[in-house]
Amino acid sequence: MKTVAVVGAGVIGLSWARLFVEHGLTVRITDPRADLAEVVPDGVQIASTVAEAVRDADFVQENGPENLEFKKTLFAELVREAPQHALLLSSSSAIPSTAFTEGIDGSRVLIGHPFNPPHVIPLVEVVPGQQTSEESVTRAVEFYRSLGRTPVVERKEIPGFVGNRLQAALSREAAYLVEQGVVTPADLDAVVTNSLGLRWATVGPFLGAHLGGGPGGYRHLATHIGKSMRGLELGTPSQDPERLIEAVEDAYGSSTYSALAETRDRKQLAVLTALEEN
Ligand SMILES: NC(=O)c1ccc[n+]([C@@H]2O[C@H](COP(=O)([O-])OP(=O)(O)OC[C@H]3O[C@@H](n4cnc5c(N)ncnc54)[C@H](O)[C@@H]3O)[C@@H](O)[C@H]2O)c1
Ligand SMILES: O=C(O)[C@@H](O)[C@@H](O)[C@H](O)[C@@H](O)CO
Repeated sequence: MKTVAVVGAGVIGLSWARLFVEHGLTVRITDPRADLAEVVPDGVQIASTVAEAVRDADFVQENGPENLEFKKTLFAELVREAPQHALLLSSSSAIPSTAFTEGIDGSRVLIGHPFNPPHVIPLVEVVPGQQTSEESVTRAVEFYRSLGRTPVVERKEIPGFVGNRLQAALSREAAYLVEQGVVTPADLDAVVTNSLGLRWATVGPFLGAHLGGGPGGYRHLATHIGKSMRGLELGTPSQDPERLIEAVEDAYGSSTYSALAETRDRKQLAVLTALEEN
């Protein structure tokens, strides 16, 4: 039975731990949070230190703060303390692993970036750093596939990788539209879930555009509609997000995190089931 260490038991680490234990792995988790014992999923073993968590790990999934200095310090410790064969994977949302492996052996270090929650959302962006060995990339893909995930290997490092750069582009405009009073957060979400979200769960942006061009395909769309789309001047949200935060809290603050998360998981699992059956 393979052993995986989960370093960081926040939003993402706890979701990874749930997925790992559901797939029969031995899971050790470590985090300085005082309530760790109350939040870990059943079957997960608590380790009091990083060294204890990784001591006999085959895989380490790091989910600490999104902070370069933190990840530099932690990955130096992981390279020292984890077994020489252990794969050292970071959930980082935007920091390529080359940035936090300078001066250490980064051959076993790479990004395994999930989308929240990884126990439901299948994508894992596998992004090797400049030192990452091809064997490590292969092992990472096999590891995530063994968990029923969909790893996509991205061969060029860029901050934010692919998914978050796309999400950032849409989120910027979403914030701008709410700040300008065009829509409320709930109505913006309704626009997305009743159109783009549904479309992109079945056909991605390029196939969707290709189909939007009708028999003429993407070429027709690009020439027929593309000019007006390319002419759109997208907005820039304000640097102070306070009003937006308050608007989102007004929209969703009356429901508990667990209730919202349970509804999200139920609906997303139903979509995944429907996609698998069609
Ligand atoms: N939240 C998301 O939607 C999401 C999605 C994908 C990836 N990520 C990435 O995953 C990582 C974690 O994000 P999160 O949202 O779970 O953050 P979080 O703030 O919920 O959790 C971070 C955890 O790290 C713990 N921590 C701090 N110092 C530590 C240490 N020395 N050792 C062990 N644990 C320590 C904190 O106590 C906290 O519980 C980040 O790199 C983030 O970019 C987040
Ligand atoms: O949406 C996600 O789960 C991921 O893209 C995260 O990495 C990211 O941090 C988001 O939560 C926020 O952009």
